[in-house]
Amino acid sequence: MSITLTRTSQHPRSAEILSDEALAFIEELHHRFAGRRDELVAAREDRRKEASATGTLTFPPETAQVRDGDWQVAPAPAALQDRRVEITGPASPAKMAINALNSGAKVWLADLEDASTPTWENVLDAVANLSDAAHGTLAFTSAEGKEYSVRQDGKTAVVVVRPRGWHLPEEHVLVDGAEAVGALVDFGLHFFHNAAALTASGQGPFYYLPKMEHYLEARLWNEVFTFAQEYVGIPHGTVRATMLIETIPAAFQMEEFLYELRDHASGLNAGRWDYLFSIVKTFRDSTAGDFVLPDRGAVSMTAPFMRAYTELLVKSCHRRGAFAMGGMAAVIPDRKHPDVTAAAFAKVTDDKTREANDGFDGSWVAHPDLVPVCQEVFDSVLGSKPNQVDRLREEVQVSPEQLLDVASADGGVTESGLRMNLYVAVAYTAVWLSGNGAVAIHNLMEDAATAEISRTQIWQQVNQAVAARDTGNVITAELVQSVLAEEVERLRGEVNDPERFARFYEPAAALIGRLVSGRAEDYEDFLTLSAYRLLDQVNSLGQASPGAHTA
Ligand SMILES: CC(=O)SCCNC(=O)CCNC(=O)[C@H](O)C(C)(C)COP(=O)(O)OP(=O)(O)OC[C@H]1O[C@@H](n2cnc3c(N)ncnc32)[C@H](O)[C@@H]1OP(=O)(O)O
Ligand SMILES: O=CC(=O)O
Ligand SMILES: [Mg+2]
Repeated sequence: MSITLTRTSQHPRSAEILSDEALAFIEELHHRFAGRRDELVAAREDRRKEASATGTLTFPPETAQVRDGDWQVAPAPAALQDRRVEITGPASPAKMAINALNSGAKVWLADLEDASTPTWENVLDAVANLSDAAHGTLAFTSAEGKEYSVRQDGKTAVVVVRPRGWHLPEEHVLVDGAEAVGALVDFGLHFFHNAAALTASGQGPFYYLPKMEHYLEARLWNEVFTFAQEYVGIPHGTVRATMLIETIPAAFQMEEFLYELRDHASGLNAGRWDYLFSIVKTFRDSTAGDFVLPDRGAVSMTAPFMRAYTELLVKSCHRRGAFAMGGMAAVIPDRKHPDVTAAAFAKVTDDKTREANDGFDGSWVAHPDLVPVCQEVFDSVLGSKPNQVDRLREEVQVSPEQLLDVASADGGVTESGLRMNLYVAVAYTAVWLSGNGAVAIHNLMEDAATAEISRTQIWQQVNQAVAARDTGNVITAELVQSVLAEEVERLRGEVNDPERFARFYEPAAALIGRLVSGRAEDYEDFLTLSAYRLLDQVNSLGQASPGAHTA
């Protein structure tokens, strides 16, 4: 075998998860698909440069026949007919997995992506928990002695697993000496151990596919699924995938994505946070138009360019018999503060009401207490129907100009927004380094996607020499470094734990300080690519108890 592991895992289930048979499957996936994945990821930057230089993107001319053609995706299996509420969250620790399964949501997006730090231990623990869930053996006892078990009334959420995006490596697995592809490791381990059991149980190997930028990347996933099904001997079309439309190039290829995966597709999701990140990233250095995004907190889903995106998504899905899934309102409840919870419920109700009225078939929530809020809204619009795929929205017409009209967003850039971005980027990155990929900061859910917006906005503001509305100051690299130093001192006081601060916050601050310089050579395509290389180093003393951020 030419597959090797670079580190011995302490996980009690590692021998079973990383069995010779499972590793042989990962190796086979790598040999067949890693080379193409490398080419597709490498091709992104040339396209980005062209979009930035021209200030535009177009619906691809070469796929006009796909858009004009008469085709539908395969009908959704029974387990995915009603997706009105989907809870998202990491599959590790087991407690969260059980809480998600028991939450009352129809679907649980089990996340190895935006909400998860891919330490090797987290990856293995997520696969172990998902395997236990698939085989009906998942249980957990907390350090305080609280026992968790999966409800047995037939109302557990259907599991849809989100592997890492195509860009991330898995450095703990080498094939022929090269790092494995994170997405293929996550998918491969989950699929190998569970596809047959899930299929037999009436669910299935269901996936969410993140961060794709081109329909050829969707084609590659289709090839992976086709091969994987043959390998374990389950029928073609058993896998179902919901693709996130969360990059700006993907918004111009929604039907193409569905077409590529038409035997396996069950829908598209409007991943709003990565979508905003992708817009800023793609046009960060553009001088061919106004692409400076207002403060992150000022951009809402009612901004015309965001409405163009969601309206087009509903129309594209329903035309092809696919589900249109709404995104994440980042406000979260706080069980200790009823006022915070009431405000979160009101905002989530507004957000889900707009989505349900626009024709979405269901939507996401980040916290179990928000499940009934989303459910009530969709119940009131769907009535006795499981979905509203029959709402075709034929009246919707969306142009490239509307999708790219970033200047249509109200609000502007402020120095207080800059300060907030720096604080969040450092705090989130520190918590991520400690092994926790989603965290509440100031009553907002922060994850990899929201942190990416924060740090990329700063880079753009420096690069474009934006003047802050509140102070009139031009945002320069020097100003950013001085505000960063202040925010780092604030965090030091709040964390109030010198060892923890030195271990996680200082490397996080150094990384963010470099990534926001506004210089081309310091821009990194994904924050998590650089942060990933720090993970083993900061956790060399053993994985810390993954932190919350306590401000
Ligand atoms: C941009 C995107 O991609 S969005 C999708 C990716 N992001 C996510 O999935 C984020 C999911 N949400 C979360 O991780 C969490 O809700 C957080 C980090 C935001 C807040 O978590 P906490 O601070 O632990 O919230 P809180 O203390 O209120 O939790 C109360 C209980 O609900 C559980 N809980 C909270 N959120 C979730 C969740 N998403 N899934 C399962 N259980 C959850 C907690 O584990 C806790 O359980 P316990 O009472 O048994 O101890
Ligand atoms: O993955 C979802 C997003 O909003 O990003
Ligand atoms: Mg995302």
